[in-house]
Amino acid sequence: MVHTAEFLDETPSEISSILAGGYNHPLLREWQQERQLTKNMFIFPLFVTDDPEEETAIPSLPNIKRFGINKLVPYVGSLVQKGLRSVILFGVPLKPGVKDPVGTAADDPNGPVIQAIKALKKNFPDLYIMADVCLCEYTSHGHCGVLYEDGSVNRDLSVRRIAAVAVNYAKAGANSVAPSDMIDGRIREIKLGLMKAGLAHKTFVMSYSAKFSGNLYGPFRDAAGSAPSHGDRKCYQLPSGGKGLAHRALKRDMDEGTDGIIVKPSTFYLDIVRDAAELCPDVPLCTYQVSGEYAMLHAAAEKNVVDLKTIAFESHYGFLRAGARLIISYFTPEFLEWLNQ
Ligand SMILES: NCc1[nH]cc(CCC(=O)O)c1CC(=O)O
Ligand SMILES: [Zn+2]
Ligand SMILES: [Zn+2]
Repeated sequence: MVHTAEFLDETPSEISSILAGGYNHPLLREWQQERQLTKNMFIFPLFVTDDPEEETAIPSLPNIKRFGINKLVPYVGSLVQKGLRSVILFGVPLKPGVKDPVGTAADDPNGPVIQAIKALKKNFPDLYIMADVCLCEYTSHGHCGVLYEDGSVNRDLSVRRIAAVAVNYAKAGANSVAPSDMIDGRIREIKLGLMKAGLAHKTFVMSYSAKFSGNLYGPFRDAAGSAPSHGDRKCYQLPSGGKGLAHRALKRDMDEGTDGIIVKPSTFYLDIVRDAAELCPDVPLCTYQVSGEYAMLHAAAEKNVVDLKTIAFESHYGFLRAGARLIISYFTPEFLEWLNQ
């Protein structure tokens, strides 16, 4: 009884200070984790070129290659066998002279994206095929929309052109279209276009709603050859300090009927991921670990600053904690292996 009395005298605050009992065993550490990574959360970016036999490594984007259609199918097949559920396609036209001011090549029926959609659909009927929708990979000026003569974005022409591209991807069989241009009003225009084409009921519109302009897209632009030839994207991608703009963009895209939302980049914008989870609780929330973030983790691992697998898990757990349900990740092939272990 003396013991009980002492115990009661001394303690409530000290009892609650001991947390280690909660995670001193590997199983407990798993129990402490609210949500686990699963293979169905991963969306893998694929760069597709218009030379069918191409297979080229991208020096600034470790382990990622650009594929022509004939090389893409077997590569994707090997990943489907490991449990890949979903890909997002980016077209990379390499043929000289194919780029023009309105990005005609984006939805060329013989161009890389439409060809890839059809080939993947045919070979892997269960794979969920998303197509990034933007003009920058296809325009001679490298901007994401159609421009006025003074170089500023012509919103009306841009959103009409972007909607037409999205509809053509859906017609080719894309399950989802993901506009990454960030030009005002394109979600509404895409939804209307899909409705007119009779495709709205089977096409998931995944909006890059909060996409920030910054220094993290360099390796992607190497891979896609999509750096703007003049100026930058600061008049249509959000300024990195623009929290309020991000909230307004999220709400606007929800009002325009988007089916899903992407916050991009990821690690440097986890507050926005969290805000999006709270502002848009009724749609799947995705974050994109972009090329620059991915390349930085690889660079740090090469310098032995971090261990690649450990840091990859740590970064992706951060996305889950912040509230993301889906992750566009260049680490997808690795996770398909790691999540078996
Ligand atoms: N608008 C096209 C687009 N879609 C996705 C990315 C970047 C993805 C990455 O860096 O991994 C970009 C490049 C950009 O906006 O410049
Ligand atoms: Zn673009
Ligand atoms: Zn706000």
